Amino acid sequence: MTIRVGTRGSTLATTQSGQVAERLAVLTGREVDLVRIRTDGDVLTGPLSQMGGTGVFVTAIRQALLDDRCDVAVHSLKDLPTTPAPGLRVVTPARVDPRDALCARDGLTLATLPTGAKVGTGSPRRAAQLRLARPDLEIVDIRGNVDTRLARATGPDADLDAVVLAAAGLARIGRTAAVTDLLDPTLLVPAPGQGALAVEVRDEAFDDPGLAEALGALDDRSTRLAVTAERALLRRLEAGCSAPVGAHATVESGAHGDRLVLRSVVARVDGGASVRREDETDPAGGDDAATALGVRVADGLLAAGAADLAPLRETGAGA
Ligand SMILES: NCc1[nH]cc(CCC(=O)O)c1CC(=O)O
Repeated sequence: MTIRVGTRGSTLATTQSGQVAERLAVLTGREVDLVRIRTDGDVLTGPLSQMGGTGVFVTAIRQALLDDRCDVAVHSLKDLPTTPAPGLRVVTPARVDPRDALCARDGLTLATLPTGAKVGTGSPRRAAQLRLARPDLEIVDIRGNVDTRLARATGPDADLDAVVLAAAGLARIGRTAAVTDLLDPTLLVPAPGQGALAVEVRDEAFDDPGLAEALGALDDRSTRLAVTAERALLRRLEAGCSAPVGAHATVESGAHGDRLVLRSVVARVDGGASVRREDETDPAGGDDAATALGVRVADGLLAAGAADLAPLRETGAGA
């Protein structure tokens, strides 16, 4: 039976949905179709911070899954609300580069941007951490799709010195050449889930042996543990994806075996203050240990006053 993969219309969405569709076609030997789903997020304009909630890009696609208009949905994991959707399950393919990328004119880097340089981002998390690293920069609120934002710094009508975008999004649409500095993830801590995809299906997908096997092959254990910890942290903070919260987990191997390490930051958007916490667990503990790690690190942030630094619950689509 044909597998229908639902996707938004943007270049980024169709590219990443197409990649998952191709893998599912190979893994199942079945025909796979892309189905275009329209969402509010593509239609709205205005500052990102005024857009309606974390799930603005996701709700319409989830509804299409539940209505049986598609069988598989592909999201950027960082855009997926941390509240589980009843009746749906998420599979996490191997994450690509989770870092934020500076795309500047003339090959400039975060260290070499001139004093007072204008840097565009629509993300409170990036704005706060850029100001922490470089208080002299002028941070400009921008939005639009990846190409529109890149043009602000690199196009013929550029009005900014640089923009910051997710390396993963640039790679997926073939624009890696625009990157002039991949930002150290301990300096600019990525958004929870950044660089990872969420492949979402109805629970019943696992009753179909061929599809269940393919979904199992698509799922990457280290990615799942990492994003589980990052998202548990976000959920514990009751923070939306537009909150100035960075969380990045990695599975690191050492002489004493593997460690799941979670690093996090909550920063005041003006860059005037921040709190950082990090902790680790044994990845052999699986999803439950990863969740407990996220909760523990979030509690450490809250104990250090994170909720006083930033409006964690603020709604809006962010990065
Ligand atoms: N904020 C929007 C968004 N959601 C997912 C990505 C692509 C990167 C990813 O999948 O993590 C982007 C673009 C960006 O943040 O630059």
